[in-house]
Amino acid sequence: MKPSVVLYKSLPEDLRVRLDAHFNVTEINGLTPENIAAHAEAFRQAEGILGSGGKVDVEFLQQAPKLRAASTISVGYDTFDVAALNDKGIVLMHTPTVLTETVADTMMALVLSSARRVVELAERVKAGEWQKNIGPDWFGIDVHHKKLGILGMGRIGLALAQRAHLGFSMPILYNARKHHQEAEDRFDAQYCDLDTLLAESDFLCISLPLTAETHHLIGREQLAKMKPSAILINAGRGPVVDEQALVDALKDGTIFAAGLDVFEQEPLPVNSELLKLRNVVPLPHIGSATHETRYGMARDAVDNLIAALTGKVEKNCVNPQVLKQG
Ligand SMILES: NC(=O)c1ccc[n+]([C@@H]2O[C@H](COP(=O)([O-])OP(=O)(O)OC[C@H]3O[C@@H](n4cnc5c(N)ncnc54)[C@H](O)[C@@H]3O)[C@@H](O)[C@H]2O)c1
Ligand SMILES: O=C(O)[C@H](O)CO
Repeated sequence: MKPSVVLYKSLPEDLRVRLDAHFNVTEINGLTPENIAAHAEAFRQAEGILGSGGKVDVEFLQQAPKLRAASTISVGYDTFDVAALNDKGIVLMHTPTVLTETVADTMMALVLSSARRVVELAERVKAGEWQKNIGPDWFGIDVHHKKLGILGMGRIGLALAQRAHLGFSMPILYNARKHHQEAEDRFDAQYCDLDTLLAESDFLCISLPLTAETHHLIGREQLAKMKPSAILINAGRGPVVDEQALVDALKDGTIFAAGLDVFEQEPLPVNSELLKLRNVVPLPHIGSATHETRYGMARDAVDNLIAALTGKVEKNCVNPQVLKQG
């Protein structure tokens, strides 16, 4: 008999056919408490789950006693309680690599649009404000040759360093848990401590995962160490930055601007103060949101679940130690 799985995000048709060939699939629209309660029997029987968003914590795991594998259509896995999964011997699979270049493109788009005020000025042109030759109040700041600081030099940080260094002649500074030899060799990236990164970066680009350590890593004190001309880019996770402290820093000129793909609460509430600020470029968490990349992520997530439930995991596993226990 085919193992039962719960799919909580819809898939392109060909990938759904592939999933159905291996598993008995129950599809639901999101891993919400209501959906979990409404499909309690499907969760009781599920050996695998596949989707993105929604919390997989101790309480959820009590509803899914047969679970052996979880496959998330994302590289970030901060919504999973990995320690609880480890305790129960449940394999967690994710989708690194396939989205790296696309997310780095998004970060570069945020760098350019916030420095050159692309969104704000386009809105002013559309509003009919371009009536005469523009003056300095419409000017932005240069990107090329400025210092780009990367907080979290992993896969995405490296791809951003490539774009910034080779494409825009930007010196690269970075901070991470350890030195990144490839970034140093290929893009002359200089490792530094967080305070130096804050003080010297013209662009502080965050590509960190959300963990207990990185939660509010950038707060009022850290923002105060940045240059008044600096721009903060966050495409890691919203809660890495204390959002109220950021609003205040953007309002009082502590920093020049921000380009944000991620927020403390998503979707960003319509009454968020960030939306009232001209020096903010807010995006709806679209780091990886191209047709090609989202398809690739879904494909990898399907393959990951098949590998995990057939005992053939070779890559994309968050907690490979669980495999050794089996
Ligand atoms: N905006 C989006 O749509 C989007 C898309 C993909 C990924 N992301 C986010 O980007 C993150 C990074 O993805 P990746 O593939 O580059 O991951 P990665 O694991 O390759 O890189 C993460 C880097 O962060 C560093 N790091 C972790 N904790 C740190 C700390 N406390 N201090 C300093 N450095 C620390 C690691 O050393 C590593 O260099 C994901 O976890 C996810 O949250 C967002
Ligand atoms: O982590 C990721 O892959 C992106 O943020 C999409 O959720």
